[in-house]
Amino acid sequence: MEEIKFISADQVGRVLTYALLNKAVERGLALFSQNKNCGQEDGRISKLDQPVRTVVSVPSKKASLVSMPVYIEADQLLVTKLVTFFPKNESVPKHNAIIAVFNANTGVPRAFLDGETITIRRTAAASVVATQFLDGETITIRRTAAASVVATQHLANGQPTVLAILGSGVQAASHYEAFCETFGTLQQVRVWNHKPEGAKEFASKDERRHNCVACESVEDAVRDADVIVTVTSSSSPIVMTQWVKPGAHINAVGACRLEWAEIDPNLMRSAIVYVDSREGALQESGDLFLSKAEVYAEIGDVVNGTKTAHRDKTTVFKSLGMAVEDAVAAKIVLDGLGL
Ligand SMILES: NC(=O)c1ccc[n+]([C@@H]2O[C@H](COP(=O)([O-])OP(=O)(O)OC[C@H]3O[C@@H](n4cnc5c(N)ncnc54)[C@H](O)[C@@H]3O)[C@@H](O)[C@H]2O)c1
Ligand SMILES: O=C(O)[C@@H]1CCCCN1
Repeated sequence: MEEIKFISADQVGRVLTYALLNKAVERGLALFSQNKNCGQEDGRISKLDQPVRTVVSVPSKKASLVSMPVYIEADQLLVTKLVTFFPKNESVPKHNAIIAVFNANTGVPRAFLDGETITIRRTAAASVVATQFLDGETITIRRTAAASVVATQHLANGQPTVLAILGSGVQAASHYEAFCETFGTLQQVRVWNHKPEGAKEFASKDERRHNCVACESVEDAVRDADVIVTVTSSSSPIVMTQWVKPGAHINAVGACRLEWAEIDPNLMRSAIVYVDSREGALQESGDLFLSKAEVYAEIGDVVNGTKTAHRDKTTVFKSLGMAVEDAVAAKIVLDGLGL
């Protein structure tokens, strides 16, 4: 029996760099859209199988358990993530995730990528688990920022100098890090939070955030910004059309439920809207459902060159997260650790 290896969030963090992740997520998004458009109805064997994820509700907590499987033939990856979203959690994270990686030839479990909360508890269960543990939360946190980076690389109008981040939680921090690392042209990052102390704390967290300014209103944060990232738990729109510079690019990352929205419906209807998965977005995005805005393309179609990047127009990338992003991130970790 193989020796049990426990791999901490720290180890995942060291191996899963944005330099590797941005490229891998870009390729994953492209493979996803390419595979769909090359016609499984012609009798061809599917090269990438990612069904729309299932969402199980826990109504008493307004919470959900999301199941996200994927098979990627090109990488011999057979992976599933299970992620919970408990928006009312205070003392433990709102998102918790585990990722299981199976051998794509035999179906035998290869690795089990563990979230932080479970890392604490797994010690007791170690004797019965003969797989490896990695950190699933760090993967969710970073691959989401990498997907926004990729969308921005393809849709922003020139090299961005001003970035606005709305929200000051976990995704705000990963987006700050990923964008500053990727876009050397950034001069200012404006942060807004619905509780002003959250934005102030974020901006002054350490000296590396010297380019970061806390803003008192969303309008102050987004005015003249080249790129906007919305990473809040808001259920109603926070970004209004008249505040946004024409030609700006917006990564709309929160609002993962049909009854939730972060973006003014008028803005959704007037912008060119890109998504990660068309089917997934139509099933889960309140920003799309409530505004009745049209989806122009998947971001993978833009990477593949089959749809236009309308860089001169105001664009929205509605991100909901996909299993293919988790799988390619898991591969970086397994390869990086020599597993
Ligand atoms: N698209 C994806 O792949 C993906 C992946 C992970 C998380 N998410 C989503 O991103 C969002 C942020 O996630 P996180 O992990 O950073 O959560 P978090 O709890 O760490 O941060 C949430 C932020 O929203 C703020 N907030 C809370 N209520 C608000 C309100 N009513 N109005 C405005 N702001 C409010 C909080 O102060 C905090 O700054 C969530 O909606 C989450 O579901 C998306
Ligand atoms: O893609 C994800 O991992 C998360 C799951 C919870 C809802 C938002 N997206």
